[in-house]
Amino acid sequence: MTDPIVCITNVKKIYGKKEVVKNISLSINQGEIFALLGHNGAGKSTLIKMLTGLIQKSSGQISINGIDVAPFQKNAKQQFSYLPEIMALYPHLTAKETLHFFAELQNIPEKNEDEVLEIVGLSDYKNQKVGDFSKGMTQRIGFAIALLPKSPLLILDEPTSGLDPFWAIQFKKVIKHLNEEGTTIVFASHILSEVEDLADRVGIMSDGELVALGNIQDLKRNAKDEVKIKVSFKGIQDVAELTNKLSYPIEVQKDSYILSCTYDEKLEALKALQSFENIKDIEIKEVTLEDIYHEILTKRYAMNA
Ligand SMILES: Nc1ncnc2c1ncn2[C@@H]1O[C@H](COP(=O)(O)OP(=O)(O)OP(=O)(O)O)[C@@H](O)[C@H]1O
Repeated sequence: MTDPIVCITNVKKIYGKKEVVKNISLSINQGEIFALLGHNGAGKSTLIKMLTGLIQKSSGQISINGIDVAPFQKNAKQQFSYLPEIMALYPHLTAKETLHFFAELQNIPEKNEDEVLEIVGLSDYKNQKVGDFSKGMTQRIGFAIALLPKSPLLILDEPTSGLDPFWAIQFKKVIKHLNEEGTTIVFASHILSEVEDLADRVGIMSDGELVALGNIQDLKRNAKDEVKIKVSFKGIQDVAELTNKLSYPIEVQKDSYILSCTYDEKLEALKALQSFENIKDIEIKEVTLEDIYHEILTKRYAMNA
């Protein structure tokens, strides 16, 4: 078991009379990729802004590497690098000047500037003013700024928003690569396939609360009907024979049957199917993060209705 790099304990944020983050506690381990999911206004960015010390929490504790995080705490700021949801840049500076500005602020060697420009594919645009950049290019320069210090903890708020598919894939590759080299990643996202691809663990927020937390595989194991096996047969298959030999719920479709089982029953179900010599095709669909997200939030809305 690795030590947590981030500890969030009973954290709240209240704006006026509205509690937008409600008593959240969670730890993020060294070396993991942790994703925060949730609908618009769920409180993800607010939690991330408190984690980065950009805004003051109303109560609770946050520490990174054992150092308390709060606005204007230089020690805490040195522990991580942050890509905000919206980048505020000086529009009259070029890409190279922008990076140099941020590098100088943090005493970062100049060689890192060219390296990160290369990573985000902006080397050919280094002399262009960032004010003239497209949305995606602005996001890429923001990512380059976050990569400059080579921090052991990267906090990214919707890192691929505004990117075209090519650059979204490139960003994911960079994130995976950095993680393989030991960087801990915390990111918020709306893109469930991206989260499923990248994250070891997810936290799902709804109306300021953390309504689910866990390893994606465990969340899948807890979901109902984790695995659906679609089977089609050559010729006509007797339904009674099928239900006799298979002890799983079976749904009859036009030219196929859908078996529902748990993740742990999958192999057993496939073995049982082997006894049918007239199988034409088998398709397996495992529950996705999207299914889990939908199930959790639907249950929650039904509870609050
Ligand atoms: N400065 C502020 N003053 C008042 N309310 C705020 C402020 N910042 C955020 N909120 C409110 O807090 C709630 C959570 O907002 P937040 O931006 O954290 O959500 P989010 O999950 O990041 O949403 P999105 O996915 O749309 O970015 C929203 O109801 C928002 O209106």
